Amino acid sequence: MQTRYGVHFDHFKTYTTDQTREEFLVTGLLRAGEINLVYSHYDRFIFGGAVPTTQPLALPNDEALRAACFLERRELGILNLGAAGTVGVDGTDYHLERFDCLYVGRGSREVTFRSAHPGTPARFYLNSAPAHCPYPTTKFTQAQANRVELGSQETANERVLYQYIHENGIKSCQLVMGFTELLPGNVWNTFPPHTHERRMEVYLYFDLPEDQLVMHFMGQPTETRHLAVRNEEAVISPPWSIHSGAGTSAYRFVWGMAGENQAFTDMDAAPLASVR
Ligand SMILES: O=C[C@H](O)[C@@H](O)CC(=O)C(=O)O
Ligand SMILES: [Zn+2]
Repeated sequence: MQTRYGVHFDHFKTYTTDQTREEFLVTGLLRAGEINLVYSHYDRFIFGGAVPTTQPLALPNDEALRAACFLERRELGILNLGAAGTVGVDGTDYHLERFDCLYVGRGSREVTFRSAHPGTPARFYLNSAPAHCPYPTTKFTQAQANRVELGSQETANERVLYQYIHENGIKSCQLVMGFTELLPGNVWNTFPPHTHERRMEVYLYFDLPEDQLVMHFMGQPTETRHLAVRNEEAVISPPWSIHSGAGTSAYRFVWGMAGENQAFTDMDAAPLASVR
């Protein structure tokens, strides 16, 4: 498990492209036959990928957690971005098709990942946050997710959000999780941009053609920087940062948050007149 520490916005102003990528960009999470995890010190959020092929993969109890098991003090959200697969939780199997989501509550001891067909594996994307109590392990299909339509074709930001783990969906302690899909011909996500001082957020861009990229914008609204992001790469957003991108094609991205509250609408829109 990699570790990423926090950065102050005054220090961030001095960052080069390489420093910005080293601290905030995460690559190689979804590799065939591997589980890869990153521990961010923003809200102690762990995110990663599990792509089982011929062998099942088990959620490791990383030494850095000093825990009896990974979920001793944590909760976990899993979104399947690939073909069908199964997540086993303490002996119970949950079958996850593409875009099914499983929430696993605190205290679950064994979590395993399997693909239905090793040649076309499941691609499980994982988000985890510290949890103060157990909520029931729960699966939602895409049809059960809350659908939110935002933006318009005229401003190239027409998109649909699917909210799975949130205040009015799957119950959790901290975790808020779902994904956003741009309609064909639209390229801008999360525009106009916002910050949420009470929560950090991680984006994982996916379904972006391999030869295309997303220019992801971060930083305080008056001091923006950008990252060139490829398919299945993630960006960590500190609570002081906007997190918005424009792609060279349409794409999807998973968003996951944790922090002081779970109120999706507790965000401060960056007034466009002030963005620099
Ligand atoms: O705090 C909320 C997150 O940034 C995303 O859900 C926003 C998003 O998917 C979008 O506007 O496209
Ligand atoms: Zn946000």
